[in-house]
Amino acid sequence: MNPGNSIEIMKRCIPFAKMHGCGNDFLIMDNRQEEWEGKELGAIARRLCNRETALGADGCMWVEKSDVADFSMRYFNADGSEGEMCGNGARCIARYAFEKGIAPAAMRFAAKDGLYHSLVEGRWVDVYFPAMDRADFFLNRRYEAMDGARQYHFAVVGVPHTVWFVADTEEMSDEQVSAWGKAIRYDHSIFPDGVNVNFVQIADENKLKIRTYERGVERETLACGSGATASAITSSLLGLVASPVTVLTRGGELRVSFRLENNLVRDIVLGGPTRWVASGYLLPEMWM
Ligand SMILES: N[C@H](CCC[C@H](N)C(=O)O)C(=O)O
Repeated sequence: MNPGNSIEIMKRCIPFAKMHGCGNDFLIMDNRQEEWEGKELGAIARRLCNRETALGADGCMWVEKSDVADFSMRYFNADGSEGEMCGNGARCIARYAFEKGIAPAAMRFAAKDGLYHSLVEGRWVDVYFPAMDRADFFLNRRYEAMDGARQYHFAVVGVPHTVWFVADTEEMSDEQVSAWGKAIRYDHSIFPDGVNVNFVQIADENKLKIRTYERGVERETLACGSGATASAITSSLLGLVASPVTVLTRGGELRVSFRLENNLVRDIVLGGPTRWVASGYLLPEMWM
């Protein structure tokens, strides 16, 4: 291909959108026509997410056809690993699907781990998680660290999460979040699949402050939606907060609501703002 021939190049370009939810940012591509069929999506995500040599993002998502929902969402972390679900990613892809005419404002989409609902109201997007059992939350676990024992809580809310209460999230240095996050995330004796690490401060009875080290991005991100959800429900099961819970992330405010009913955690909703940053075209050399 002659690089000077822009028409030839344009024919082979693929559109993308860049969006973020509270600073957790994503590249979104449409694969309903299967243009991406046969391509190594993990390797492509890894390349595109590089903030120095490509567009940069915490993850990449592809909208795919679904027989059971308005569309299906495939999510890949910045390191190329495929995640079952991503809360902020889901909020962004729902708005993308609505604005592109792929789904109505009240929609249903399939993630790797099951069906989700979403409601788009302008920039604000809610994602409805499937009900969970109280027993899905493993509370008050003991972790033997080199400098003594610590308590943590574990739950799979879309993806695996641990919750660690701290007195003040702002007092933690970036190095601490990263070093503790990494040590826990890679402790395969306890978390064979790896885990996301949420450091959580109870701000008041309806408010948490949170910092998250994300598996697959392998650093602290500005916000993690499923982490905020896991942390809010965990805090409520421990009697520390009540729904609705405002979760202050480094990149903005998320809202988590749910209902505790007998053994169930129902009507789990993660809401927050989204931003459409850019739309454009990927050049073929980004995936060839
Ligand atoms: N940022 C995401 C979580 C991505 C999942 C990923 N870190 C994994 O564990 O595979 C969220 O808003 O829920």
